[in-house]
Amino acid sequence: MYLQQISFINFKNYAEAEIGLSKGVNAFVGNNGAGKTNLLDAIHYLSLCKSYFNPIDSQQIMQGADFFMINGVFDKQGKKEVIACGVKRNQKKQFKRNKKDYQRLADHIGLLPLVMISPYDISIIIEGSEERRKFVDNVISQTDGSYLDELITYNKFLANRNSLLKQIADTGRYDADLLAVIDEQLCISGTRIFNKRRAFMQKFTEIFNRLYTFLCNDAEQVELVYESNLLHDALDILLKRNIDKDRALQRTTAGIHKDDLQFNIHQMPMKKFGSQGQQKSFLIALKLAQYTFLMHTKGFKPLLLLDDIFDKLDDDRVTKLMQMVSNNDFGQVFITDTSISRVKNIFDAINIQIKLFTVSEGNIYA
Ligand SMILES: Nc1ncnc2c1ncn2[C@@H]1O[C@H](COP(=O)(O)OP(=O)(O)OP(=O)(O)O)[C@@H](O)[C@H]1O
Repeated sequence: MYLQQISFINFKNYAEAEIGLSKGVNAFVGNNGAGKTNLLDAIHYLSLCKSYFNPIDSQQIMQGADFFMINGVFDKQGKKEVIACGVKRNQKKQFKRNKKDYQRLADHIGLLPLVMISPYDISIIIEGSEERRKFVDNVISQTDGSYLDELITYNKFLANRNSLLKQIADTGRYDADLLAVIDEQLCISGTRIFNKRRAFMQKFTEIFNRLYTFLCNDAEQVELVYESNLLHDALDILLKRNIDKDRALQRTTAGIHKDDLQFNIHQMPMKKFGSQGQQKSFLIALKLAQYTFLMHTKGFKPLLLLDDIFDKLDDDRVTKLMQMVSNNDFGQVFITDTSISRVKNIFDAINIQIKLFTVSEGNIYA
């Protein structure tokens, strides 16, 4: 799958732009603040109905304008897909596929899969467990239509259970029957999610290990470990065992909402002991594993968006990474950087032809 052409009006710092793209590597070069990331974000918006960076739609509209529009023409295994989206201030966003409105935006998600790697993703490594759960949930939900609904159900029962625990503490009345009903529902959806996450992590870890070993030339030993209370005990047992603690704290202390991923380098936490370059390499391997997992499950190649990827990586890793993403395992790639000579040197050295664009103050030049 690839994006042939994209145009937008009033999107962030672009009043109007239209470009034709290469099936292979497309590089966007320009100074800080020129609009390179915004351009990648427009592609992300077309694919996933939202900005990668900012959930507030009205803030994507160019300052002083009342709407933005993005249009994209994709080639999906030989079939043309024309996607148009428009956002007006204070109105619901509109998405059309081949001129037909979507009933539900959720129906569009997964049609044109995409993986973005941006400097902001370092939060997956350095922030709390919620960021890592979000990463896992995001990958699974792009390939499993019922996963997100299951998560919503679990979170609803979890909220019910927590408010019942609070009510018990406030009133002193212990409604064991109601708690048992909620626990049963929580166990059903929690166990389903756990099984999906565990199956996913088994496949994902294998892909990740292979990619990291390649990227770092087998010089570093890293580990990606799925942590869940449910790996040791079934959820119903955990809920029963923890009930006194849960009543005292007025919240549910075990369950899939506590899952995490452990990232280690040489058996120490990556967050504390990894250098910035090692953390970045780890992150890139995670995202490329996401790409590979999506490709295997979908049966075609997603788009790969690499924002400001070269910073903090040594020359060897940059070369390996660019060699990897421009070979046949990857499809269309978008790269941004501030230095035209760096981009030219990297791709000349590995003998890969790219389509180069310069970006300046909201204008794109081929
Ligand atoms: N809604 C908006 N209206 C107008 N301009 C906007 C809007 N949102 C963001 N911008 C502008 O877009 C510019 C940032 O663009 P972008 O992040 O794409 O830059 P970049 O080329 O990726 O820069 P860097 O190399 O620093 O990452 C900023 O100047 C910002 O003020």
